[in-house]
Amino acid sequence: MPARAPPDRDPLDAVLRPPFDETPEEKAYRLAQEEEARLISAAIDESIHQEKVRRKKTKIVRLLLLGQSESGKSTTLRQFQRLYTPSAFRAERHLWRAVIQLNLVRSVHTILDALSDIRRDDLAPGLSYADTIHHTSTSSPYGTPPFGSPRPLPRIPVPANSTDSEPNSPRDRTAFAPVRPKRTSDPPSSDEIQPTYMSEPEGEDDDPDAQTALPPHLSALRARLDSLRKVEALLIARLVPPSEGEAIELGPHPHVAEYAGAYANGLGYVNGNGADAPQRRSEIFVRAGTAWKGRIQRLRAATLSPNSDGEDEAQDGDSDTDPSAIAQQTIHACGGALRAIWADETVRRVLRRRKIRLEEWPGFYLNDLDRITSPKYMPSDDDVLKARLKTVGVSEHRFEMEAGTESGTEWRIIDVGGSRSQKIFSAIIFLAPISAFDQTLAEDKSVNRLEDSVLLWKAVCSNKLLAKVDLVLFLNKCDILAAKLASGVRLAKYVRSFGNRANDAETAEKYFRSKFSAIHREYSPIPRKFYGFCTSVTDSTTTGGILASVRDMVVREHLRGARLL
Ligand SMILES: Nc1nc2c(ncn2[C@@H]2O[C@H](COP(=O)(O)OP(=O)(O)OP(=O)(O)O)[C@@H](O)[C@H]2O)c(=O)[nH]1
Ligand SMILES: [Mg+2]
Repeated sequence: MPARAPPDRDPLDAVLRPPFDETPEEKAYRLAQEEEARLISAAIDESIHQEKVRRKKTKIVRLLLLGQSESGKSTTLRQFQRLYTPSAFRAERHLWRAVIQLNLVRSVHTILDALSDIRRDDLAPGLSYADTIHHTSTSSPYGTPPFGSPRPLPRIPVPANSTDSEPNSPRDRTAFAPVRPKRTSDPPSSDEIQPTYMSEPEGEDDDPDAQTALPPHLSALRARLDSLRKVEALLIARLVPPSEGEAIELGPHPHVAEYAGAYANGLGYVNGNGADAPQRRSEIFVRAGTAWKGRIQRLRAATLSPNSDGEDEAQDGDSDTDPSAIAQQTIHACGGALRAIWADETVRRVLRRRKIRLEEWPGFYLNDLDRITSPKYMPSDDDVLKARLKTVGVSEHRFEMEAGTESGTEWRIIDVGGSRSQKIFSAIIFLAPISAFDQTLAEDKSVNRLEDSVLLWKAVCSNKLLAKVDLVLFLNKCDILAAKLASGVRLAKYVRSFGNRANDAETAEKYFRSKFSAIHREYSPIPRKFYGFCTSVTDSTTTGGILASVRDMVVREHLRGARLL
């Protein structure tokens, strides 16, 4: 088709031309309108321009959190949120209540499970806390032998030439390898304390390991607390629906995995097992990201009373249908029984004898029962930081720094659940939970957790793709390390190269710091600064200062070179 000739006049001209019979007033009005439109258009252009400038100026800092499972990555992320986006952190507190309820209920079920297989000797006055530590082949709940009969413990790598001397070079793989803890089958050494069994009344079975009936007061408490099994089922079923493919998969619970393996798959109580049946405890995990929060938010919003604007974070949803509100009612009703069972001497003895040190497990709230069982309970900041919810996958969290010289800087913090990344970042925070020197990995019982951290640290330090990335090391869970050493656990027993140094937290932290620093120095492809901190990331007072230092350091480096942009 031939192209048309262009029109000989502007087709818009007729439309835009002022009317021929325009009065002076109309003209003045039209000009004023045009001027106003021009000003609006100029303002829009200016704001687009400003936005472009701002975007150009916006600095993006990418920070990767790395470390083995349970090292504290998600907790560090929560600390960042608490410090730099406090209002968003606050607004989400109620979302964490369901997680805390699950954590609490899970601790209670661990106790009930332990009571389901009570032995005669459990009822006798027995060992002290430190005694049990010296007896155990690993004081970790990860290495808990099955109830009653000691089982051979998993193999833990033994250094080929472990000595008490200082390592010559961190390249020596054995130099910093924790030693295999003593097996239950090993003969006791003379400095170990033997348990003294009470003599049994004549004529009775004198096997202290024989199963026996639960004392009546504990039977009553157990019956009273049985309703918490329904709470757990309810929270899991409502908060992590399988149909959505999120947050539903239940892996083995690391702290009870040793004895859980023997039991049927799935949550036993859902299938109607009696209270006496040992339960398989699984650990709940969420896919990285915030989808699970959205789901709780929706569930709660759907049950809030019509008069509510839904903004009140402390307000419960409908107490008949909001799962977390129902859970809170039940937990409140069980408050007395919860306090009684946790304070009970026999229960404590049973836990000690099973080497179940609940206080050291993540998501431990039994020492806060007064608060947590109150009907109007809302989590505090510390409660949120202590909550345990395993992450699977990778998620990126964005923050815009609210104040300070780097206000406007966008931070993207990547939380990786147990995997590694090759991407280039401004900085990496690597978390090594140094309290775990006597524990093994949940996913591989033959690997000592400290050794796993050391190997991962070596891999990160030596990775060429990450050569220009600043590495920040958090030697984490120092509070648990201090408690463990103070309770009598000897570090040198697990890390032979620690030798006869003083068995206190300060010396241990210094020792670990120097070892990790030596690896950093030795393995970095090109020299770079070492930033190492001893942390307890659940502790807001100390972590605030440390994160501020990290932030300053990252921003300084960020401003220093375009390579970090
Ligand atoms: N006492 C103490 N507890 C800590 C510390 N750091 C983390 N925790 C707790 O340990 C548990 C595990 O921490 P998370 O942050 O979930 O661990 P993670 O590295 O994200 O683990 P994955 O998601 O499995 O990869 C949580 O219950 C935390 O509250 C610490 O320094 N001291
Ligand atoms: Mg996590």
